[in-house]
Order: sequence, then structure tokens, then C-alpha cells
Amino acid sequence: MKIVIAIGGSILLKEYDCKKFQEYSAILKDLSTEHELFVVVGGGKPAREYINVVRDLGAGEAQCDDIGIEVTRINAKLMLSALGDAAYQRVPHNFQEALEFSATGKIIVMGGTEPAHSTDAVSAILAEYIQADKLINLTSVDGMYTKDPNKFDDAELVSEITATELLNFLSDKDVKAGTYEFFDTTAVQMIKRSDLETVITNGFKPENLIKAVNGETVGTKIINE
Ligand SMILES: Nc1ncnc2c1ncn2[C@@H]1O[C@H](COP(=O)(O)OP(=O)(O)OP(=O)(O)O)[C@@H](O)[C@H]1O
Ligand SMILES: O=c1ccn([C@@H]2O[C@H](COP(=O)(O)O)[C@@H](O)[C@H]2O)c(=O)[nH]1
Repeated sequence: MKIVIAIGGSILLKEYDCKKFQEYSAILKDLSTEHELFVVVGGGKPAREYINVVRDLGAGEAQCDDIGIEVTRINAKLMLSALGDAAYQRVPHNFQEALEFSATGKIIVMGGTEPAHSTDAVSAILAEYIQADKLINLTSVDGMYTKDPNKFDDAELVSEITATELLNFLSDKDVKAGTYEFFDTTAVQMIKRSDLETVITNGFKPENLIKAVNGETVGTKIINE
């Protein structure tokens, strides 16, 4: 299968150390013996911190996004260091480059592309561009909840949601640099128009990636009506 895997920076850089990069690198190398893998890495806390600094310096939102993109590309480079020879050792800056680099047969790792969306959208556009069979989004919670589970004790995990329902759910959310919290609407629009099989699951448990690849129920599945 051709699989796009989005890994939140919140997971990889929670502790500012190499552990999660190493854990994911082992799993990705293993999966790459059977599947064609494209990995998109998010910015996490470092991206948000840098964005806040440049915003305080008076930058507009697109420039703040640009700083966020740079951080996601640094994180992608860290993942390339972890993967070594199993990955193509350049970070694509756009989707065509990602496709070109994939001719090497190696794992492709990228970060952001252009302002005004998050790496969730990058992963969904990439999945559409390369005609992936599956999109797996590894985030810092078990999946999509009825409300933010870090703020509300009564939040309930949603096991299945249609792309249209998710679009409605996200319609009033903030879209400023660094605040595309949880999932962004551009990503869902791509998922909807391409009928893309998508799973959102907890990336703090890297074994969820293997389960999601194997079609086991983990987290939230985005379905089409
Ligand atoms: N309805 C919801 N369901 C799930 N999580 C939600 C919801 N609303 C808000 N969140 C928040 O979204 C966060 C996940 O998104 P967040 O952007 O922090 O991380 P990420 O997707 O892993 O990527 P990155 O850190 O790279 O931006 C969760 O920690 C949770 O607090
Ligand atoms: O293609 C992209 C990717 C990212 N950004 C900006 O960077 C931050 C960090 O990315 P996350 O996916 O949220 O971790 C994001 O909030 C955007 O501000 C971008 O503009 N374009």
C-alpha cells in the first residue's frame, strides 16, 4: 500500500529528546519493507514558541506561518537523521518533489509547504497528490472527541465521523498560525473530495501506527457518506 503518515510535533518533541524519533524510525523501517511510505512531520511546541516570538516582533500571520513551516522542516530533518539510509535524505518543499524523490523507493519525509494551513493539510494534499491508499494521522490524544479532552472531563471519543460532519465541527475553530488545533478544514476538504481512507489515532503509542496500517480499529475513522 501507499501510505501517508502524519506525525504531530507534539509527540516527537514533547520531551525534546530522540526517543520518539527512534521508536518511529524502527517501525517505519519495518513497514517500508511492505509499503511505500510518505511521512509528514508537524511542528509541535517549538513551532508554536517560534511563532509567538515572531508575532511579538510584529510579523503578520503568513510570516508567522512561514516560521512554523521552517520548524516543521527542521523536525523532518531530525526524522531523516533517525531513519538514515532507509529515507531519501532531502526534505521535499512541495508535492511534486515528494513524488519525484519517491522514485528512489526510499521513505520520504517532509514538513510544511506554504502558509495558511497545518501539516495535517499537507498530509491530506500529499495523499491526494500521490494517490495514497491510506492517511494515518498520529496526534497527542486518542482520536477526535466531542470536545477538547484536555479541557473537558466529559469529552467522548468519536469512533467514526463523516468528512462533512467534521467540517461542520471545525467551522468555528481558530485559523491563526500555530493554532490549527487538532485538525484543519483544508485537510478534511481533501479527504472528502478524494474519498481518502483516514484514521486519527494516538501517536504517543507508536504501535497504533502498525494497527492502523493493518486496518485495526484505533481512534477515529473519517468516513464518507
Ligand atoms: N475535539 C477534539 N478532539 C481531540 N482533540 C482536540 C479536540 N479539540 C481540541 N483538541 C486538542 O487538539 C490537540 C491535538 O492537536 P495538536 O495540534 O496539539 O497536536 P498534533 O496534531 O499532534 O500536531 P502538532 O503538535 O504538530 O501541531 C489535543 O492535544 C487536544 O487538546
Ligand atoms: O504547510 C504548512 C505547515 C505548517 N504551517 C505553519 O506551521 C505551524 C506548525 O505546523 P503544525 O502542523 O500545526 O504542527 C502551523 O500551525 C502553521 O502556522 C503552514 O503555514 N503551512
